Amino acid sequence: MHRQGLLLDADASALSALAPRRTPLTLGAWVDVQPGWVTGSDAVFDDLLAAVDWRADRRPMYDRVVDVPRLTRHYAEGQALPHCLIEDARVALSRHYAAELGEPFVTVGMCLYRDGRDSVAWHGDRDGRSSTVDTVVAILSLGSPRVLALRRRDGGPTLHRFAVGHGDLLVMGGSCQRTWDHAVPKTSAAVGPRISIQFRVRGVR
Ligand SMILES: O=C(O)CCC(=O)C(=O)O
Ligand SMILES: [Fe+2]
Repeated sequence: MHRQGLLLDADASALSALAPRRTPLTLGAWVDVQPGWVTGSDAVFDDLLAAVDWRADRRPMYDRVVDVPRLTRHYAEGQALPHCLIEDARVALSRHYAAELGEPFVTVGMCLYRDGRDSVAWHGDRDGRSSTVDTVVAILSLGSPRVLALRRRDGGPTLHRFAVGHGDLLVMGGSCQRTWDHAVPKTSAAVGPRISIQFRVRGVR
């Protein structure tokens, strides 16, 4: 039976043309945002939720060991990624930022925020070279939107809040990891789960 493309595509996921809009921050940092970069992203969300071997980490805090308030999975350079759209996104991002970044995105980190109690505290991605040189960290968000907040590390007044989910792209660049911190705050609002997919260059975590 002949089926129309429109029907076939109705629940297919796809990357749209990459054309993010840049917001300059202070101190040479910037944020690029492209809402709905991935269309039909909820299907990818469902696939990842089911297929990824999500890990519940614990870490020492003062004299105790506490649960990390989110599930995670990290893919090192060259490791097979759990969805072809993530590999396509990695390639598209590497091409788009090639001139500015000078190297490709090679690692993929993923976080699953199960509900509003899951979060990530204020931090910069400063493990490795990013503690001393500019880098770019690209984040693809799937599922329910959560706020990704940014504030100056030196205590300056500026605070930016971006609600990201359902295929939105947010990219932090320039000095952002060194001069700014980011967080996904806990929320008492009734929110569904969100998956964050972070693309980084070699030697940045
Ligand atoms: O949930 C997010 O998009 C942020 C995750 C994050 O900051 C990190 O894994 O370093
Ligand atoms: Fe981070």
